[in-house]
Amino acid sequence: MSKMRVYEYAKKQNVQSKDIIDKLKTMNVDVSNHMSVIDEDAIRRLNDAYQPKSQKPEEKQTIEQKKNTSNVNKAENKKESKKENTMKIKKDDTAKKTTNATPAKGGNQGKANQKGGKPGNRNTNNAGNKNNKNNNNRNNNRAKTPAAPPQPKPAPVMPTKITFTDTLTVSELAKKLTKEPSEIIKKLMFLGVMATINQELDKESIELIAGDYGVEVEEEIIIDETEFEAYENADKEEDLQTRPPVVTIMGHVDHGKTTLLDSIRNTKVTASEAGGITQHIGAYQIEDKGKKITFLDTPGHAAFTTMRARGAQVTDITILVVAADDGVMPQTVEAINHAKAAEVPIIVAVNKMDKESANPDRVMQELTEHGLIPEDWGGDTIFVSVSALKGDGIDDLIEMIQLVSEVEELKANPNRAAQGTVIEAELDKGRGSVATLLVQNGTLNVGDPIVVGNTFGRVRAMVNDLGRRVKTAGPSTPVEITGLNEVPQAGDQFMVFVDEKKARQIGEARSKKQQEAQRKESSKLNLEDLFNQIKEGDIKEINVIIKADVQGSAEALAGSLRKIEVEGVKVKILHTGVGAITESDIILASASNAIIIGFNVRPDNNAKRTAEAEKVDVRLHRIIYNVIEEIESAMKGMLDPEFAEKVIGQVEVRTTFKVSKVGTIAGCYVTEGKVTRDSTVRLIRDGVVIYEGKIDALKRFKDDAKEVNTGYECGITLEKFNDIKEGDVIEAYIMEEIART
Ligand SMILES: Nc1nc2c(ncn2[C@@H]2O[C@H](COP(=O)(O)OP(=O)(O)OP(=O)(O)O)[C@@H](O)[C@H]2O)c(=O)[nH]1
Repeated sequence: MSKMRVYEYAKKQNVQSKDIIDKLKTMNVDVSNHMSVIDEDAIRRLNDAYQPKSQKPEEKQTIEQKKNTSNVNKAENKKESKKENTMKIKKDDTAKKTTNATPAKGGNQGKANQKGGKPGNRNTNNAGNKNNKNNNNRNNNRAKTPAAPPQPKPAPVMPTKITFTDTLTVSELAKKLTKEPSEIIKKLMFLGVMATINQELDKESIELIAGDYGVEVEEEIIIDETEFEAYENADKEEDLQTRPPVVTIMGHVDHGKTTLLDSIRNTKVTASEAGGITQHIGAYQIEDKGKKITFLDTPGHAAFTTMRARGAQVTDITILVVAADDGVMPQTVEAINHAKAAEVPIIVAVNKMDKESANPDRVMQELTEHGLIPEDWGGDTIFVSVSALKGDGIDDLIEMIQLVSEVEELKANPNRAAQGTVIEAELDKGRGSVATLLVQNGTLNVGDPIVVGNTFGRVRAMVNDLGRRVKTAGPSTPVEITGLNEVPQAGDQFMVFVDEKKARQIGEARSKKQQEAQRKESSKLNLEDLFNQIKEGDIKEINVIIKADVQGSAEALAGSLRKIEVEGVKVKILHTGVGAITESDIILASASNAIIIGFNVRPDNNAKRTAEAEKVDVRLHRIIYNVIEEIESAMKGMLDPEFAEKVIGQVEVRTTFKVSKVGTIAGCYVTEGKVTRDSTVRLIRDGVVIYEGKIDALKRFKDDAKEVNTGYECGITLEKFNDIKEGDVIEAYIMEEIART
């Protein structure tokens, strides 16, 4: 017996975590929530408490004493049925007991149980049965009466409540109601439902039938453990502590996002921290008057779009940077829309105030048109004038962030297992999978077994944004971790589990689930889709990742692609690199809907597999011109026609002749379709393709034939291939142009 978390123990005992927490409290064991760890001693005590009642002598007596009250069995039944429900939530119990039926049935039930131990007693209450059996034995011994004559089967006991998940068949419902299926079918008929014994009934029918017998119905929803949302997440108010805000900076190109981030960091990284090697981990923390702020420095849009698309909400506050000399631009509007959709408060930083051409009034005016009205003008949006370049106004901005953060009352419980989101992830040659995590609740520790998206492992090492090794990371802290079996994706959720085995189980289950979902979806971008989307006006940008043999050609290619001019469509180079196409390239491409171009390089095996699974389009080229042409065609929506293979017939090799100068002639019989002189063929032996190529000669008797149909014999020779054997199968196919949809 080893340590366990509350929810795990609750699962084991088929009860709610809350019950366990309550029980532990009566034992003076201090636990805060379902993730709390309970030690061996507490587990032992809980085990005692949950032992079947019949094993406890003192309780035996109580039951004996209570035997005469008919209510006891009802109570026991209730308790047991409560036990049955683990990870199940009561959804509805609309079918209520009818007042006249229930007490009578309840009374019967009581009586049946008092008699106890009789054959045919269908009470499912185990503890009750054991007691009954014991009582029965005792009675038999005491009375020493000869065996009673066989008694008529007692009427089965109708339960007061039944449970179901999703649906029940007629026979399952009948069994639960201790009725014959034919009776249920009859009742259904009266309700206008013609059902067979194996027919699945909907919730309404189940409730109607059960209600008619005065039986309550409860629908159970089985929670999928692999869904992180399924884990109870209610922290008690008293466990919550204020946490730092997580801030994202967004704005139009060149309005100064990067400069502002740098400026904030430079002014606020304290001297004591300055020694640390600043590391790019996609996020960093500053401290101002003892209060921390976390900044995400992944491109603002990625933080919102990729992460939000995956259901992750990490940002608490958005800083909207607008250059005072340029005003509201398309990406400014986009940023506002993202922040609004995510219901994240916006602070406007009017930047480049040092410039002569700065016109903050114009910025304010333009922003009011998008619903951002400055406080001075009677609105509720905070505007701060800054010069990211000179460092002016940075303190004001930080103060405003702290203010908004206070208003938002951002809280988390640091004393629980960590949960959060992946900010960035990559495959590092030396360290393996490296992921930057943002802890959103709880505290992450080195050594914690963890599931991150569909990957799992144990936190091997943690590094903070200053490049320092840390052992723990509390709420709102970004850390880079190693120790995962694979590379997760930005926006993936992570969760710490009690042991590595569990983490592995959940991680593998999640991975399997995702693969299945992907198989169904198979809608990742490829050039053909792109063509269609461009045609429909959906896509304005082609994301491209370039891998080349040398840096020079990668750059040349990137430069050439950027220069392609097609109205309304832009090439965006997400990443260029040297060397083979790796799994992390594929993951990046998959996360950002990009196409990978390999120039004089190939994907390694892992990359090939992942590309297939992730449906990433990898284009391999050796001539720059071809790459440009291909991308340009895609942009113009003028891709070459697409061809698909169409099998036209199958031929069986019945004999072979060797003829000098000609080679092996196969004496064949067309078993399906036809074979034509110009078809391409595949020679298949024992299910394995031995040869693929062209027909050299197709003959009927001594004459050349254009085509030979099913049921006819023919002679075939293959181009540059003589190893044809009796029993081989020749499959003939043609390449057919398929229409684009
Ligand atoms: N005069 C002046 N120039 C600034 C200020 N802030 C940024 N710049 C300049 O504006 C240009 C763009 O700044 P960045 O910080 O790269 O802008 P960005 O929004 O991060 O741009 P992208 O990453 O391309 O979206 C740079 O040349 C900066 O030096 C400022 O406060 N005043």
